[in-house]
Amino acid sequence: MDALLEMKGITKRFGGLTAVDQVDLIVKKGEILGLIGPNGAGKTTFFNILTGIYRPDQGNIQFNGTDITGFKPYQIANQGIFRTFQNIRLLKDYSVLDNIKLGLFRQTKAGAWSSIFGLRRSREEEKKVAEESWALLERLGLTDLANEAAGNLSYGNQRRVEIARALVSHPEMILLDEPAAGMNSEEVESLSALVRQIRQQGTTVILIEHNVGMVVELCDRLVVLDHGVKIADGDPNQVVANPAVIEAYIGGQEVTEVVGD
Ligand SMILES: Nc1ncnc2c1ncn2[C@@H]1O[C@H](COP(=O)(O)OP(=O)(O)OP(=O)(O)O)[C@@H](O)[C@H]1O
Repeated sequence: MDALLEMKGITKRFGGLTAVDQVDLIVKKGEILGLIGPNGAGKTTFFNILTGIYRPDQGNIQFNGTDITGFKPYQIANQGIFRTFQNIRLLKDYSVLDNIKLGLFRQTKAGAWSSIFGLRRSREEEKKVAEESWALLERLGLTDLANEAAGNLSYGNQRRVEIARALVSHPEMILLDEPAAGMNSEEVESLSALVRQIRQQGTTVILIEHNVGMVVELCDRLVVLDHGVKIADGDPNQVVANPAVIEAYIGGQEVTEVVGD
C-alpha cells in the first residue's frame, strides 16, 4: 500500500503546553488506523491540525503528494479529507436527508444553505445532490429514516448520519472522532461493520476511540499519544500489551479502558 498521508515533526503548543509534540505519522491508502491515548493526550488537537482548524507550530503534512501544511479547512476538504466531531453536529430539526445533503455543499455551486433551502441552485445540481444522498442512505440502511428529523433518531443512528454526511463527498480519507462514544455493544458492532464497508469502498479511515476493545478488533494499526508524544505505533494487540502504553493509561487511572470491553 502507498503512503496517502505523511506527517512529519508535527508540533502544536497552547501557551506553555505542548499539546502535540514532534509527532510523525504515515498512513497508507486503505488503512484503518486507530489513534488512542488517555484524556488530554492530544488526539483531537491532532485531528484539528490535520483538518486545518489549527496550523502546526512545526512540521509538515503531505497528502496524496500535495503539501497541505497550513491549508484552510475548506482547502483540506477539497483534498478529500472529511471528519466527524466528538459532539454530534447535526441540524436536529432538519430531516436526515437534508443533513446528508449538507455534506455535498462543496461540490455544488449553490452552497450549503441553498442546498437545504432550495435557493438559486440548478436543476442538475439538485438532482445530483438528491441522487447521491439517497444512494448513501441506501448503503447505510437509513432509507426508512430519510424524512425523520435528525434529532428524533437514536444516538447510534445520529452517529451514522454524521458519518454519512462526511461520506457523501466520496472522501479519500475520513477522520472519526470518538464515533462509538455512548453507543451500546450492538451499535458498536454495527459501527465497526460500517467502518469496514467504508474502507472497502476505497476510503482510508483514522479514528480516535476510547473503546480499546473495538479498535483492537477493527484497526489495522494503532498509534498511541500520551502528553502529545507518540509512544507506540504498530500492530493493535502488540500496542495494547506494550508496558509504556499500559503505564500511560494507568498513570491517568484509565486502566479499565485497557482491560475492559
Ligand atoms: N484551544 C486550546 N487552548 C488551550 N489548550 C488546549 C486547546 N485545545 C486543547 N488544549 C489542551 O491540549 C491538550 C490536548 O487536548 P486534546 O483535546 O487534543 O486531547 P485529547 O487526547 O483529544 O483528549 P480527550 O480524549 O479527553 O478528548 C489538553 O491538555 C487540552 O487541555
